[in-house]
Amino acid sequence: MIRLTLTQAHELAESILLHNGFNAAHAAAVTATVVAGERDGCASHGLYRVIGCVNSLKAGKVSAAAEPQVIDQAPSIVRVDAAGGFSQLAFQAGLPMLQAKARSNGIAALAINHCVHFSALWVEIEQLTEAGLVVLACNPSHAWVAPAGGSQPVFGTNPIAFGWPRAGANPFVFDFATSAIARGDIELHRRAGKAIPEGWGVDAQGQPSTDPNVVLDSGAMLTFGGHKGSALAAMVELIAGPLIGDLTSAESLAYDAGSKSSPYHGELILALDPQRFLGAGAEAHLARAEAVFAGIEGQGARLPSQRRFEARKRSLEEGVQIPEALYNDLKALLN
Ligand SMILES: NC(=O)C1=CN([C@@H]2O[C@H](COP(=O)(O)OP(=O)(O)OC[C@H]3O[C@@H](n4cnc5c(N)ncnc54)[C@H](OP(=O)(O)O)[C@@H]3O)[C@@H](O)[C@H]2O)C=CC1
Ligand SMILES: O=C([O-])C1=[NH+]CCC1
Repeated sequence: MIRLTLTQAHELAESILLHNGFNAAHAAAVTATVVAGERDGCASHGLYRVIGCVNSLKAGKVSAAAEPQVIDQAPSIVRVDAAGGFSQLAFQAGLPMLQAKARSNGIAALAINHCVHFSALWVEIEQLTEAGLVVLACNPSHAWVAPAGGSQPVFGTNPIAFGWPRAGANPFVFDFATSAIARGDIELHRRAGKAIPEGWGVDAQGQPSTDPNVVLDSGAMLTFGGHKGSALAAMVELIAGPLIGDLTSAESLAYDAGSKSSPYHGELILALDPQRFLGAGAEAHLARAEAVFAGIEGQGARLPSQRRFEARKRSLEEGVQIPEALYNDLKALLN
């Protein structure tokens, strides 16, 4: 393993992105999310993703200098046209108007369109919980996941993330793929030459497989929780696809045309302002919500994101460790 300080991790990612042609704004926005992923112990959306960024650029599937256009679509809807660039910069561009609309209306939506998307959603969720807002976000990806009861890919790995601000504590945040596991995790198993657990995927005949090559290249991933994950994955296809005028996971994969680039589609982010919902009662009701968290932690169960926040604390002190093979692959992108 190679140990890097967070500053070194940042410099490594940003220099690769700049060297390969991304403009300064995209390089900075993408670097912030992949370094945050590595810092928080989310390797599937950490530094390893820089390789995919460069591959997507070489394949002509992402714009290196796209300028996101912010559109005031309706009193409660802000739309950002990412113009074929990565989603990170588009999110940053739309964030101020989303917050302003959520504060004045109580609820607001940000629809990001035409973005190339590969990041973990909690990075965005936390920026809204920090502003005191409740938030829900989701997006499709590429059609890699079979519906419950079937064996042919229809859905993307379609993450759903939720955040709830808490006074004096880390926010309550969960963020998961509606597949049994993120595809990035299966790709990391492949890189490490390891089998995957049963239940993550099937082969082309729909039979269970623990071979990451089979699941990634010819089979299908599975949803989490059977028919329940399957229904949630379908919901994400609909509300972060056609509802916002953007591609489904099947359409994104067709657009990819075998280049194996990051997915190209939209993202939907809903922000709710407790102050606007509750007025003078906000503080008392938010205090009541704390009983839910106490009920979970009080019996020894953990809150989602707890592991991540602990990893963050550790990484801020000790830096991060990445496999030597990944480090070498990243350095090779500077040649
Ligand atoms: N951009 C895209 O299109 C996609 C992005 N992704 C990203 O991939 C990432 C990983 O997704 P996935 O593989 O499903 O994640 P995991 O299954 O690893 O974890 C998902 C969530 O569950 C929490 N959790 C895990 N174990 C427990 C536990 N025992 N008790 C309580 N909470 C727990 C995690 O918290 P903790 O982190 O603290 O462990 C996290 O919030 C996400 O950040 C997601 O946004 C996934 C698919 C597509
Ligand atoms: O890990 C995953 O499933 C994905 N991350 C970005 C696109 C899909």
